[in-house]
Amino acid sequence: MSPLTSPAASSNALAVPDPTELALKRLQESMRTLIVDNYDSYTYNLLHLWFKRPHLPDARPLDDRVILIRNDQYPWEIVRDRILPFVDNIIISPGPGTPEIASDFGVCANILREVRDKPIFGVCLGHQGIAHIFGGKVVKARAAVHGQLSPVKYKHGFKTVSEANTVVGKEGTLFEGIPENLRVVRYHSLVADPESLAGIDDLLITAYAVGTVRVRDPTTGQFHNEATTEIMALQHRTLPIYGVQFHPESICTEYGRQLMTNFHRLTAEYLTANGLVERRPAGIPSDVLAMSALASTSIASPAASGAPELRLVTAKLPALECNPADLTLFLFEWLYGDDQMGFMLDSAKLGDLNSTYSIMGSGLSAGSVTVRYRLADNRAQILAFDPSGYAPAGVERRVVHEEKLHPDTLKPGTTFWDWMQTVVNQTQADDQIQLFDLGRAGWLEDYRYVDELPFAFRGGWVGHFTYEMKAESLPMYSTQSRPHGSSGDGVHPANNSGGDASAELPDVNLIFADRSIVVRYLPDASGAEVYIQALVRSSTFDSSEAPQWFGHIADTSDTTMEWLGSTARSISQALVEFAHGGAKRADNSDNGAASNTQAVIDEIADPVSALSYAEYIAAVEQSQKWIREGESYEVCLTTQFRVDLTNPLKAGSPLAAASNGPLTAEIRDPATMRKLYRSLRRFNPAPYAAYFWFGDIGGGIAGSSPERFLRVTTNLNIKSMDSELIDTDEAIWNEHQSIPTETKGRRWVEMKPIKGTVRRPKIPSPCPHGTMLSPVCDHCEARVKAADKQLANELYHDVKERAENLMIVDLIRNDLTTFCGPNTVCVPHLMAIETYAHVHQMVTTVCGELRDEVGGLKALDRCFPPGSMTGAPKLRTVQLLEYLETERRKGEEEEKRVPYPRGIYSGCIGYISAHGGQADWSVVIRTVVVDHHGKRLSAGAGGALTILSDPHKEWEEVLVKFGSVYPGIKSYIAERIAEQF
Ligand SMILES: C=C(O[C@@H]1C=C(C(=O)O)C=C[C@H]1O)C(=O)O
Ligand SMILES: NC(=O)CC[C@H](N)C(=O)O
Repeated sequence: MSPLTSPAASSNALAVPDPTELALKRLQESMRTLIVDNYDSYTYNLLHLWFKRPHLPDARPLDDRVILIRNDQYPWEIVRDRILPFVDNIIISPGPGTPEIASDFGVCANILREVRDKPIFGVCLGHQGIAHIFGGKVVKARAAVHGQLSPVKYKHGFKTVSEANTVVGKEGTLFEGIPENLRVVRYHSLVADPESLAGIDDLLITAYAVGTVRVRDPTTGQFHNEATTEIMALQHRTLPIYGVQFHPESICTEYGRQLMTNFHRLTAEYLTANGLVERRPAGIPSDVLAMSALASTSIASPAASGAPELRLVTAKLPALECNPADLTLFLFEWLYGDDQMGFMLDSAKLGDLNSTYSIMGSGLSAGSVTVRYRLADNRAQILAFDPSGYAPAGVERRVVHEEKLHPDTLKPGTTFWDWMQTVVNQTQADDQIQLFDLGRAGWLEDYRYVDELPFAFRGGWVGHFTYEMKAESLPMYSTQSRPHGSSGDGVHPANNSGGDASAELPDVNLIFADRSIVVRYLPDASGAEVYIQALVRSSTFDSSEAPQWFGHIADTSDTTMEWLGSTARSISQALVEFAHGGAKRADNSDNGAASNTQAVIDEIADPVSALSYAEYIAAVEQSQKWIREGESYEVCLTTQFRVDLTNPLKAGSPLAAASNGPLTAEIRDPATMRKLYRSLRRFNPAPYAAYFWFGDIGGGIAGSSPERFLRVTTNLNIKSMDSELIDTDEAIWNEHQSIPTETKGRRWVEMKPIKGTVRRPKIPSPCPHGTMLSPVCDHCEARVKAADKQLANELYHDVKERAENLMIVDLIRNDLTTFCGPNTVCVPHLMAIETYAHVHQMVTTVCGELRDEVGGLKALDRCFPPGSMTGAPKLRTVQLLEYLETERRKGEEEEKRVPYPRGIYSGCIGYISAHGGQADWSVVIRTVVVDHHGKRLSAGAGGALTILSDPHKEWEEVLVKFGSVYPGIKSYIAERIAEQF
């Protein structure tokens, strides 16, 4: 892959400074721009392009020259009178819907109708708006195209050739310096109708798409390549108004920066030619800047008051040669197996780039508190140790602090996310780590001070956020009008928990792990080191300054040293036991159970899907209808599979008749929860496996996610796991050149969206020609390996999968740009194929540098919910999903369907460390959630779909994904049933 050198960088280099050129350059540097956001997920990418212009010196503060507002944020008069006088030009963003519907386009219509003295650049919806406002029609394109690339010709397609020659490809046009056939990314269903433009003299068509796009015929399901000749750009004959149908801000569009540069150059020339330069105000006043969405979304939560109160003490045992994933599970069971609030973030998949260490602990250590939050009543609670012990056995926790929040996503400081960020800020450790190097026997002897560990977790907050927390992270989620009438009789999914809210797990559960164990895997996974970690309160801790609940946090050093010592000795003993085959014994007991459970497997009732097969197909078709109408570009549709653990067998199963009492697989205690977890882990080891048991609620999580959501790190290492199976072709993307080389000491966010999954073929063992000694013959092995390679390659080159991946990558770049430093968001690995035990997946890495004032939790908030679980544009698509993911309301007739919560599925699980805001969160997929007091188990599954999707294949994809967790569930149930005979 060779870096693409942008022509923009050189074409503006001036050999001899000419005074007019200098003046223009200066104007371009100081350009002030209004960007109007039509609720698109790519708007901030336009901002990114704005920042990336070669005319902008990096070092200058930039936010003072862009105002970004949503299309309905202010009445038109306010925009006209208070904002417009201070800007030089206007950019109108893409967006869902059509400019012909007033609520989809908001003040953009007024701008196009009334503004005559400022250059305007309309992108996609903005471009269609230009056609609409000047009298043309916006109609369905011949083919809806989302995430595909088309070459563009801009010297063709004029109303007349002579007209074309006078305007295009010459200096002073939008396309100046851009060669023909540039490849551009398209996300649109609608277009400006060429026929309707024929009679409109004011509008010139300046570019067409050529080549072919991939199209699916919905009636036959057949794919073909269709020639595309849609309008790709428009320009007003006399006014400085320009539109492009494609997305210059997409990572895969060529010359996006040049287009933006050209627009600003055109603006500068326009201002100069019309004598407007002298009349420019000196700058944008701060009260006007404060009206910008950039001002509110970038607001950081207040920093911690005073110095950090906590210090990490850690004891490290000597490295042990072993299978580190086995050791992790063994240690967890040894230390926390029966714990009523045990947790583990478990790197269960060896050989995965992201499986480098595991964390375990309990919410019941004396100095640990738990934060809980439920959207149903907006109460944020802090639970701590309660010596009176009224809670269920072994879970002596009580609420020591409670706050009722009044969340408003537009008011900084009011949502749970903001509240929690302040809590996180108050529970920070200092830079020094007191490290004990232990001998094999685990005696605490000498210590030294260090400032780094080979992993990011230094104690801190561990837990989950449900998907429904989107209500407090998506700006305007609750107030933005729903596109198609009201959703499910106004029932919010989070409030539809079937009546018994306590049966569901809370929307947020975060355990402050003052004590934890980290199993660090040696680089080649040949062994592990165990660290025992504890956060202690500093001796100078002044309780009068801290919130009252802080008094429950962490222990004093005396009790901590005692714990460290006893845990070190216990672990040393565990390691001896482990080395002598303890892990094997535990495993064998599992397998023993598995052998007599085989007979039970066939008797297990099928899980019930919230959306039946027919409903899922209908929902895919409805999504595609909306996509065709321009409402969405990509929809991540999901369903939820549920298993009734009180009655897990098929109706009339002979097993039930043969047993003395009712057969159940209920999960009432950590011991059964562990059985489920072990079983899941055996069938589907994953880099982001997770275990939680909530003893007081009677619920838990057994996760095996392969997908990282977001990591905040001061130690970014841009390595990829590019599969050897792939014959990569030369990939070109426009941010290629800005990949950071020096990242040390800076805080980076890294996201790794997965889109595109195929199941790998299995090598049959034994194969038909196998012998006792070699059950698989060379021929069969080679054949399956070749098929495997071919599948990976097909995935890599698949137009549909690439389009889906691209859409999410652009969406994530947008999310990161809302809180990362200008010019820092980049894509080091675009569409790499990663190979797992059962599947190949297409994974992209997107990074950005956190702005100084942004907290680690704020980053999560701004990106939530994960774009790979929503589709794009995020807000509109999330709203549409609430019409699709519905179920019949209990006891009511069929038509009354209401949205059900996705719950923890589609949310995130992970940690935020007590130091530096470092964090690692996974996307919750391939995860089993136990709730309803241990009586029910559920697992969501779904996939992103576009206009190219085959509804039946989408359902098959759901089954493939559910299929990665279902064998584990089944085996668990069978084992439990077998125990009861
Ligand atoms: C929706 C799921 O997965 C998401 C969708 C994927 C896809 O569309 O290919 C892949 C991984 C996840 O981002 C799921 O596993 O249930
Ligand atoms: N990306 C966009 O702005 C899309 C515009 C419009 N909703 C369409 O689908 O054509």
